[in-house]
Order: sequence, then C-alpha cells, then structure tokens
Amino acid sequence: MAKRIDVSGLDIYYGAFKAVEGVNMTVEPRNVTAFIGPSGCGKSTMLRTLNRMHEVVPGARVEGKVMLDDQDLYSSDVDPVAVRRVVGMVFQRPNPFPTMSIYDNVAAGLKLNGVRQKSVLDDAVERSLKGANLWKEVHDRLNRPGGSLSGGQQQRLCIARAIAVEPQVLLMDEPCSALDPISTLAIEDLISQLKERFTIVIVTHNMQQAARVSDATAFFNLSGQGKPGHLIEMDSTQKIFSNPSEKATEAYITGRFG
Ligand SMILES: Nc1ncnc2c1ncn2[C@@H]1O[C@H](COP(=O)(O)OP(=O)(O)OP(=O)(O)O)[C@@H](O)[C@H]1O
Repeated sequence: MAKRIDVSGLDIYYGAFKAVEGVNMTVEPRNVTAFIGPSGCGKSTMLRTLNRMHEVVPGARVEGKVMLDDQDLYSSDVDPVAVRRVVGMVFQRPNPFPTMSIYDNVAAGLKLNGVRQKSVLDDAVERSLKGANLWKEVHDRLNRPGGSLSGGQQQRLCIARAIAVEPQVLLMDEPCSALDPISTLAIEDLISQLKERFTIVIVTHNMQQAARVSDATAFFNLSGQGKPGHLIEMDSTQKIFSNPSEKATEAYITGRFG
C-alpha cells in the first residue's frame, strides 16, 4: 500500500550547521514527486530524512515532523530500521553487492527479514525482477554476479532489490545520473510503472527528467553559501514548469541560474 508523507516544520542539521530550514510539504501516494534545485540546497538531505537515513551521519539530526500516513517517523518508539524497510531507497551510483549473485542481490532484504522458504524467495525474485523490467535480460543467468551487469542493468537490479521487500515508498537520489540516455529512458519508464504501486520521490538535476516523470515538483533554493536551503515552491509539475508562482523557480527552470 502506497503511503502519503506529510512533512511539517522540518529543520535538518549536520551538527551545528542547519542545512535545510522550515520545510512543510505533502507527498501524495501513487505519485512521483521530484525534488529540484541548485547544488547544495539540501535535496538529498531532505530525501534522506524521509527514511531516517539522515541520522546515520554522526551529529546529524532533525527537528519537526515527518508523518507516514498517521505514523510519526521520528517518534521515540519508532525503530529506524523498520522505517527503512517501509521506505526503500535507490542511490545515485548503482550499488549491487558485486560478487553476490543476481538472485541473492534481490533476495538479500527478504533473507535479512527472516524469509527462508525457497519457493517464497524464488517467487519474490521473479516478481521483483519483472517489476524492475530486468527479468527478460537475466532470467537465464540468475547465478551470475551482480557486478557482471551493465550500469543500467545494475541500477534496475538495485530497484528490484528495493521493491523485493514490498516497501510503501521508494526514494531515488539521482538514480539516472550515472547512466547513458537509453538506460535513463528505461529507468524513467520503470518509474512511471512503479508509481501505480508505490509513492515515489526522486531527486534530479535533469529538468527534462523532472518534467517527464513527475506529477509534483518541489523546488528548493538557498540564499547563499553556508545558509540553509528552503522549499521555495511545490505544485503540480505542469504548473511549476509552465507557470510557477515564484520568480526564483522560473529563473531556475529556464536555466537562468543553478
Ligand atoms: N555528511 C554531511 N556532513 C556535513 N554537511 C553535509 C553532509 N552532507 C551534506 N552536507 C551539507 O548540507 C547541505 C545540503 O547538501 P545536499 O547534498 O543535501 O544538497 P543537494 O541539493 O542534494 O546538492 P547536490 O545537488 O549537489 O547533490 C550542503 O551545504 C552540504 O555541504
């Protein structure tokens, strides 16, 4: 079940440095939401607060609220590891376990969750590889190492690994930035299919990509080096790219800065 995310009054810190300030936003379920903005404005930092990955950096912390439907992710009784199971993540560089087989890469999360039955694992591996549009290319070589695949295939393998544990939200931090244009289009097609089942948030530097794949766009900006980033505007992608409310958004999407 895809979930809705409600962020309110969120400030994000690395030690004493406030990297992002005062974010209020709603991410709708079964939608793709894109985070855009110039380098250093806090897009990746913001993304990582949505599955409590931010706090793996020593001294990093947040103030404010992140609600996943009616659950407060930062409530003291919430286990961050359980949050990351529900809110999966795909990173900029494809990071399969390189020597582990394709099969085991996809099954890794399920095995960690205690699933042992071979038929259950087999089904999940096939379903996830099909979901990631990779099954046709790898079904006859599931025992080959993950590192033997091309970059685009490796990224789809990472997406298969992320969806194998049936998360409700999928966070993607520039998932195509290390890929060639054909692999990029394959991932973009895949994102459009996955949004039928998951809530997806994607950080991208590529304006055309944000316009192509997302339903909603959030534009972040910062007023100067060493200052915190802010959410300037969030709206339907169509509105942001055709008639944004803020001058800074228009300047950014038309390439006049950033
Ligand atoms: N691990 C960290 N420790 C300390 N400061 C950090 C850390 N990671 C990021 N920052 C700082 O937080 C701010 C936001 O960084 P972040 O990477 O979230 O921006 P971004 O918008 O995703 O940038 P880019 O588009 O270049 O990837 C920057 O000032 C950055 O230097």
